[in-house]
Amino acid sequence: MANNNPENQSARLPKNNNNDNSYITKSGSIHGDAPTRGPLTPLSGEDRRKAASLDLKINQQSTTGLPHGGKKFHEVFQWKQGRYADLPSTKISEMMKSNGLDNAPTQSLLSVVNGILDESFQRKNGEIPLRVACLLRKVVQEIERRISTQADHLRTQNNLFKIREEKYQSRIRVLEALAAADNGEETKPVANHTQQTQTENFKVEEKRKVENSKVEEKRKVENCKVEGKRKVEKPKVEEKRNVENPKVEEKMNVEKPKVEEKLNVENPKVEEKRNVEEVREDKSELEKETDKNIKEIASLKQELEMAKMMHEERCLEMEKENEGVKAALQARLKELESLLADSNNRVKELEITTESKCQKWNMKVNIYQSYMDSQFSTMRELRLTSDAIKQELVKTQKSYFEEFNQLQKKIKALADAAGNYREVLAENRKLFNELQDLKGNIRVFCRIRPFIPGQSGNKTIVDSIGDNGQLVISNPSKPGKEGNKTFKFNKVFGPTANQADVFSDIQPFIQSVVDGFNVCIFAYGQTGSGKTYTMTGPNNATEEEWGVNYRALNNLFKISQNRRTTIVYEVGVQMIEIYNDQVRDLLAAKAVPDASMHPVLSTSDVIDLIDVGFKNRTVSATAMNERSSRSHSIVTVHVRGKDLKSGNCLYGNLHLVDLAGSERVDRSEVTGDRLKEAQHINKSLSALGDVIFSLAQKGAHVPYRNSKLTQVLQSSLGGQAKTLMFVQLNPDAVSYTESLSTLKFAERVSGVELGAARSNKEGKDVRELMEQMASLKDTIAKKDEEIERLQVLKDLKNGYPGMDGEHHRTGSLSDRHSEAESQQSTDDEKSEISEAGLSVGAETEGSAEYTHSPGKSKIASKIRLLQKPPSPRSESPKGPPGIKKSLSSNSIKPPLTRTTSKTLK
Ligand SMILES: Nc1ncnc2c1ncn2[C@@H]1O[C@H](COP(=O)(O)OP(=O)(O)OP(=O)(O)O)[C@@H](O)[C@H]1O
Repeated sequence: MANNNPENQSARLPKNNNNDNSYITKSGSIHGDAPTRGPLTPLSGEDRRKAASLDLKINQQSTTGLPHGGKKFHEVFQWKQGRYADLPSTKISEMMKSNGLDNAPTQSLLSVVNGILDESFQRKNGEIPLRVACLLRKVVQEIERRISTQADHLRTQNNLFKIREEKYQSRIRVLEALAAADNGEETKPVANHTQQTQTENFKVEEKRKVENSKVEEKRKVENCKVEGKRKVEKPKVEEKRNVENPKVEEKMNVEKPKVEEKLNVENPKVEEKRNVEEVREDKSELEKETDKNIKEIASLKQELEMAKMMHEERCLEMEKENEGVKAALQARLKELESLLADSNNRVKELEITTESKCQKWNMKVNIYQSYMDSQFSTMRELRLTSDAIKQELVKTQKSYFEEFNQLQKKIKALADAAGNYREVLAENRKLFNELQDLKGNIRVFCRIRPFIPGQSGNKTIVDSIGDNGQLVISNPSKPGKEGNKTFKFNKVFGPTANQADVFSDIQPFIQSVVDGFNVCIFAYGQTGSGKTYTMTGPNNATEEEWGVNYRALNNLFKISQNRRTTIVYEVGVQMIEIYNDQVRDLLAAKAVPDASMHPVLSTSDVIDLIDVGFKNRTVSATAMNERSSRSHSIVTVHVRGKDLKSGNCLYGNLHLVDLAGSERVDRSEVTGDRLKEAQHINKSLSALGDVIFSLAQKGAHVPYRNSKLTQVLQSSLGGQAKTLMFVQLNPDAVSYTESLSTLKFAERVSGVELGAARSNKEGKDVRELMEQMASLKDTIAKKDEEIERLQVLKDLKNGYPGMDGEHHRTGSLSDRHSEAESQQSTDDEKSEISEAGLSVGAETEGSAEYTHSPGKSKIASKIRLLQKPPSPRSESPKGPPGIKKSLSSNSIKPPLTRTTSKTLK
């Protein structure tokens, strides 16, 4: 059937229903290459309108399209059947544009629809590419168009048939009426025939209706089957329809002229009968044909209905899918919108940041630019300066060479001067020690300790302390100036003086040790007066509280360090105690003179050693001082210095002596072992006094051997040594008697002049000489003793009976005790006599008792007569006369002794 019928062209307009799933680009063209995976943009109303107009254009084109479109369609779709998704969009759009669908057989179109749907089902995901969907819609529209065209055509045919039928009926009625009018009998059979025909017609009509309803039912029942068989049957039906439709039409077209011809040929009047029969036959035939056509139309309608239903179902499915896709796309769109918003924000932030960076950068650029400018200008200046400097340098070089030459000359002169430096140093040392000598080789410092917590009373005996070493003490039992006594020492340290103050005055002695002199520093005083505090410091002393021991060694190391370029020093330490006249090495279990020597390199070494020594020291409690030391402790430091240039050696030693308490035995309330300890202490202190006063008398014999203490200190007590005594005072009024006794002894010592000290510079030779001297001294001492004995015997013969030689051995310390005891008397004479008597008592091993006899007094008087004039330093007008007398007791020197003494000097 021709499709270029203008009537049918209007039917070609696309039905733009709402389920249209077409997708279109903004440019308006159908997007054949729409992505198959990604989401598609649903068409808006505007887009749909554009698509419709496009379809219209396509359809319009198709009406004037290519005559070979059918062939082309067949080529494309038959060949690609089953792979619609893979069809290139160009081909599809070409097909649609080129009017290919118009000429394609309906069966092919249906198979394309089925193929696309099958492929969609097979792919499971249900997605149909846009271009294929467009094609599908196009094909379906084509099918719809054809069906509707056919339906219209059939309706037209039917109407034509009905019109003809009515026409024939009216003719039949006319013929029947004519026949009835002419021959009543003849018309009867015609009328009967007509009635019969009408009855039959009615029956046929009813039968048709029944059959129609049956067919309808059957259709409903078989709908499901049809659905399954659709794929197979539909093409057949379509084919059949396509085959039959032309036949029917052909038949109708063929028969129509025949009928018309028959009708035209028959003569209404002559051939009416014949015509009636023919008409009857034609009518029945036509009726049959009509029934048949109606049936066909019905079946076609059914098929159309089915196809519509399927199409609608498919449209619904696609609509659902579309909604799903739409929802997903909307979600995606929202997501993308939020991403876009984020991106926009970020872009804004970045823009802001970039802008601020740009500004900063510009600022930096400006700064750098200005900096560069300034640098360039500075560089220019520098260049100018550099040139100036170069010129200056040349000038300076010249002057430098001149100065250098002069300097060389000066250096030469300095080198010559440096050669004399050592000599100058030696001279300095010599001058220093000469100064010390001028100050006196035995010096006495008095230190008054403060009241300590827990001490009862707090009534002090100290009246005043003068700057010049003057100390005034007051007698608590004699208030007022009458009871005051004045003493003069090299220095008096009051209770507020600290350890550093005290050491500052000792330091020169330490320097003497390093210069090769022997030095002895000892602390003397009653128990608890602060001897250990001064020599060592309190328990667990801090550096500030360090006593003389630590400070002396610390200073010694400092001096040796300062001199390391010229003299190398070695330092060794010994530590002993003398307890009950027994010597004990506190650092090792060996006896003197082989007390262990411990080399030390630093103050910390010394601290460690002294700590060990103190742990070993014998300490026992007494009523006077709970921490009373009942032994003498002696730290001896040996220093050997080697002059790096001359190779000569210097030897010096330092004795640091913390003497045991000097309290009176009767006051310390001790008995038994403690009494024995006290007696030993008193004896050794007496021996020390004897040695000092013997030295003061410059006697040939110095009784070093009378105690272990003096033996040990021998090298540091004598003409070659420097001696410093700390007189420690307890300011408590309770200890007045002890303090007075101590002060008197100290003042006497202070008055002793030992003569110039001598350095041990000569090394080994000096030691040997010293040893020789010691033996000579011993020999002289023995001779002295003999002379004394002879003298005494001579005196006895001259009228002083009752005195034996033993009693002539006097001890200064005994004097001290006698002095202390004589405080009860104000009579100086009496005191002197008693002192002389006590010295005898002192010899009787600790007995404090003595018998006053006129014989002893006479001896004392004789001794006084023999006393040599006191040295200026010992002349203390305010000092007690007992001191002078005591000294006089040791001043009896035979001419040999004096000579020897001078010789030794
Ligand atoms: N200058 C001082 N400043 C403060 N406290 C002191 C001073 N001198 C001594 N002391 C204190 O007085 C007490 C007695 O001192 P220390 O033990 O030194 O006396 P000592 O004469 O050595 O006694 P002993 O003969 O029994 O050994 C100690 O507690 C000591 O710390």
